Parts: sequence; structure tokens; C-alpha cells
Amino acid sequence: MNQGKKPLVIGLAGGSGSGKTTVAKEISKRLPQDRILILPEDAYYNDNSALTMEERKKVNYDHPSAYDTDLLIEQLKALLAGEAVEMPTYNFSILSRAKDTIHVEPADIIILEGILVLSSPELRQFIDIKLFVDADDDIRFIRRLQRDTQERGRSIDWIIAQYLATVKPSYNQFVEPSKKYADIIIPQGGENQVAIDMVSSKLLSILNS
Ligand SMILES: Nc1ncnc2c1ncn2[C@@H]1O[C@H](COP(=O)(O)OP(=O)(O)O)[C@@H](O)[C@H]1O
Ligand SMILES: Nc1ccn([C@@H]2O[C@H](COP(=O)(O)O)[C@@H](O)[C@H]2O)c(=O)n1
Repeated sequence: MNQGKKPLVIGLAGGSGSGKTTVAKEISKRLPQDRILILPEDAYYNDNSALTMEERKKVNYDHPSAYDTDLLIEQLKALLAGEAVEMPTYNFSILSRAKDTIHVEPADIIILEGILVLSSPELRQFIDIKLFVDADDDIRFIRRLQRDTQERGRSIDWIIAQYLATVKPSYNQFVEPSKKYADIIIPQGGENQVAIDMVSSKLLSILNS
């Protein structure tokens, strides 16, 4: 890490299933690994271990109140100050924070990736470059259906009910309106080699300047 320089924060927002994680990893792969870190907003979901499983299932996980944004900001500030943090981890199968933390060292470039990172005014003030990954609703839903059945232990009925009750309304209320804050809108997510190469080249030139 360049000790004398403030890290650059990239905010990478977009709907669930739009390809944020894929884009973040693709950008990261093109940069020196010791100079970039990905900070997933998902890691900062509230610790709901005091709730029953039935209560956890009723939470709107697409609403700002589902996140421990204070902890996210506290750890982001520490990383910006050149300090390492113990990042929480989240378990989607039990719908709560896991016991383990991940030790994260500061880096010159921080990719802050999550559905609401551009929607929150508190987070936006820390973000230098704002990206929004865009994909049609049906594409995002299909990807989510495949991912959540395979990786997050969800039934098809659960995914459909949650999508209609909270995911879609909250996308329309919080995520889509945050697109207006983006410096760059990336369609086709992880498949968009041109956008990924352009952003990576820009970041490389900043690192080398
Ligand atoms: N361009 C794409 N074409 C097909 N599948 C994709 C594409 N981008 C992402 N995926 C898949 O869709 C799912 C969601 O992608 P992910 O990057 O995790 O999105 P997000 O982080 O926005 O929720 C993953 O299973 C991923 O492999
Ligand atoms: N217990 C939880 C917590 C979150 N979700 C969903 O995750 C989505 C955000 O993550 P992406 O990687 O898809 O951007 C969000 O839309 C929540 O609905 C969940 O289903 N269960």
C-alpha cells in the first residue's frame, strides 16, 4: 500500500443478480492483488441471531434498515486511515451473521460493492468513483433464482415470494433511483469486457501516478 496517499473508494451498486460481485472480481483480477480489496456490503447485514428463524424470514433484506451501516462506515474509515479491520461474515442459509470474521488489510483501492451503496448519502460521501451495474429485471430474477437455489439454500417458492414482497419494491424504491448518482452505468455486468477493461485501466493509471 502507498502509505502517503488516501485510498480510492469505488462504489459498485446495482440490483441483486445484476453482476456486481462478478464485475468487482473481474476488475480486481486486472490489478495488483496487494493494492485492491473488495468490501461487500452483504457482510454488514445486521446480526439477527437474537431473532427466531420465522422472524428472520420476515425481514426486508433490501431495505437500508437491514444493514449495520454504522459498522460498515466505522470499518471503512479505519481502512481509509490505513488500519486493518476484522470484517464480519454473513451466512445466507441461517439468515444471520456468522461467528467468523475476516482480517482485512488496507489497500490503495477499495471496491465497496452492494445493492445500496449509492443509495445511502452517508456512504456516498466516502465514494470517489461511482459505478452502477445494470441488468433487466427478468435477467436479474432468473440469475437470483439459480443462485439462491444452488448457493443460498432457498426453495423456488421462497425466492418468488420474497422477490414480489420485498426485493422488487425495494429495488424500485432505493436501488434504481440511485443510478442517477453513477459516474458510469455498466450494462451486461461481468460480460462487459469493454467497461471492465476501461475501469481497470483507469484504476491502474491512478495507482501508477
Ligand atoms: N453476465 C452474466 N451472464 C450470466 N450469468 C451471470 C452473469 N453475471 C453474473 N452471472 C451469474 O449470476 C449470479 C449473480 O451474479 P453476481 O455477480 O453474484 O450478482 P450480484 O452480486 O449483483 O448479486 C451469479 O451466479 C453469477 O455467476
Ligand atoms: N438473509 C438474507 C440477506 C440478504 N438477502 C438478499 O441478498 C441480496 C443482496 O445480495 P446480492 O449479492 O444479491 O446483491 C438482497 O437482494 C437480499 O434480498 C437474502 O435473500 N437473505
